[in-house]
Amino acid sequence: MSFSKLLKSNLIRAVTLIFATVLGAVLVAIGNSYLTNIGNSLQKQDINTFLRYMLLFFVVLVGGESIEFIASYLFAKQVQEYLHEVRERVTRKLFLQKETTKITDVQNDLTNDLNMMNDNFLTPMYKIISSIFNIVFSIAIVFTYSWILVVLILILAVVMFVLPQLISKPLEKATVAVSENNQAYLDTIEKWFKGIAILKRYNVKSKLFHVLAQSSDKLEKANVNRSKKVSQTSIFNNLVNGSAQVLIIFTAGLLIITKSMPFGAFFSIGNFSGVIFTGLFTVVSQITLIQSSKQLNKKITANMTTVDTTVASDSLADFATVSGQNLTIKFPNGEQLRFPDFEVKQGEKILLTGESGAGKSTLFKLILDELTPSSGQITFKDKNGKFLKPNLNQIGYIPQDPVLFPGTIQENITLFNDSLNEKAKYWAEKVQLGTDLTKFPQGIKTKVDLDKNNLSGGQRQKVVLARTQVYESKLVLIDEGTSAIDSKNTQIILQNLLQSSATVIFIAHNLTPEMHKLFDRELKLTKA
Ligand SMILES: Nc1ncnc2c1ncn2[C@@H]1O[C@H](COP(=O)(O)OP(=O)(O)OP(=O)(O)O)[C@@H](O)[C@H]1O
Repeated sequence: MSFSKLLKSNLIRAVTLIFATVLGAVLVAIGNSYLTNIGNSLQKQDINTFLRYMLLFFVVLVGGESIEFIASYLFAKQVQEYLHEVRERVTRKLFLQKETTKITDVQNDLTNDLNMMNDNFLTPMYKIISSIFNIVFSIAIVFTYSWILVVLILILAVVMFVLPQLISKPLEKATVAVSENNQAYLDTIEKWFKGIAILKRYNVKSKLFHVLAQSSDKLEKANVNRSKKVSQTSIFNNLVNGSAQVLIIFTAGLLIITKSMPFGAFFSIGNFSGVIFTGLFTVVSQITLIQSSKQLNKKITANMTTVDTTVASDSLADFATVSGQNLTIKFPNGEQLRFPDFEVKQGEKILLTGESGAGKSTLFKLILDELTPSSGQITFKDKNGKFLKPNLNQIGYIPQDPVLFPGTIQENITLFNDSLNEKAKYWAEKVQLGTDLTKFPQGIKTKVDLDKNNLSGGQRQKVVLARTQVYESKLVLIDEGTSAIDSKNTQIILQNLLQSSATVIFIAHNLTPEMHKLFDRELKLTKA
């Protein structure tokens, strides 16, 4: 995320808002300069000049501030459009990247982190720029009064910049802590509220409240700590700012007493020193905020990087064999799985068995390249024995928990590709979903309600089974895809699925001997 990209996202609006910011600053500076004439007319008790400059002062100052307000509105609009663009890029990256991402991480990436970046990076950058314009135009006019004052302002500005740097690190740490604790809180909410119905049934109130309170408490402490650091930084900056203003007004007084400046200049200098030092104070405090968001910005920029999808891949349709050699995987908790060497030929129907925890699902994830083996490899070869690098997205994979989307049953089978609607109807029958559909008034057009779970476990499995068939994948990996379907229907579904020319590897427990016979062979895993 960068400020220049924000501006470039709508160049015309960016130019308009910068122009408005400059014009606003110029008008405010000119308005303040009229205070000198007002002061001088007061000294001379010249009511006409006094009234004339009061009117000018009012019109120019109010005009300048209104234009600044319009500029800040344009800026807010620009930011919201840019954040929308960032959200789109992050979503695209999450879609394309190989690693799967936790839902709560995505929620945090797309909401809280972006809001924090707006508050701690984009808006501060704008405040800095508009303050710099105010400072520059005010200093330019102060210069017409006295160079001594300008030199003093510059010296004080350096002091104001250097001192707060010393206390910016703790604020940076505190900002990162807020993001981390927010993520942890979202994570806790997701993990525990997923099973809220079970917790209610068993009345697990105190544990739920305890874990949520614990996580919320950490988030609260992180936020409070950050506010404390912000306040400490502000108090310190305010102290320096106030002292600098007093020193400038004091010097202006001395210059008037020594007749180096007209009496009325005292009023203008008072306002200019307010604008300049409040501006400098804003610059310094906003720089501190920007520094505090550096790590967060790095994370967001990484989330926006384009994933390289140009890796040359062959079509999965060309594979003749898929095999595993010397495959092992070691998990971070130290658990190690060792797989027997295997070779599956195109078109074969394999029943993958083995006791719970033997590594059946893990083997699928290795074939899908969702997990990387610690040793050995999975290889695909074509009919001439040439190694292939197939597009693994073309594998029809059914995980243990069928994943459905908010759409109709038909859309869940076709995955929103209307040209497959006829095939969806055909395969809905073949996976024995037909009778289930007659119970829904809208049949295959029934909306899947993910909140109310209007489809049974078995019906959900039938939907995803039909999905792999509709896409005619050459390699289908099914992980306990019929575990929630009764034995009679499982027999028919298997017969229909295994008639296709695709290679099928099917993980199942408790199949009847008749069902076993439908497969070409069994590949059995044993625990090491
Ligand atoms: N990400 C992981 N981190 C740590 N251990 C893991 C991870 N994934 C799997 N395992 C471990 O690997 C072993 C094999 O798991 P896997 O899910 O492949 O078994 P399975 O044969 O499919 O079992 P089941 O029949 O019960 O589904 C288990 O002991 C599991 O705890």
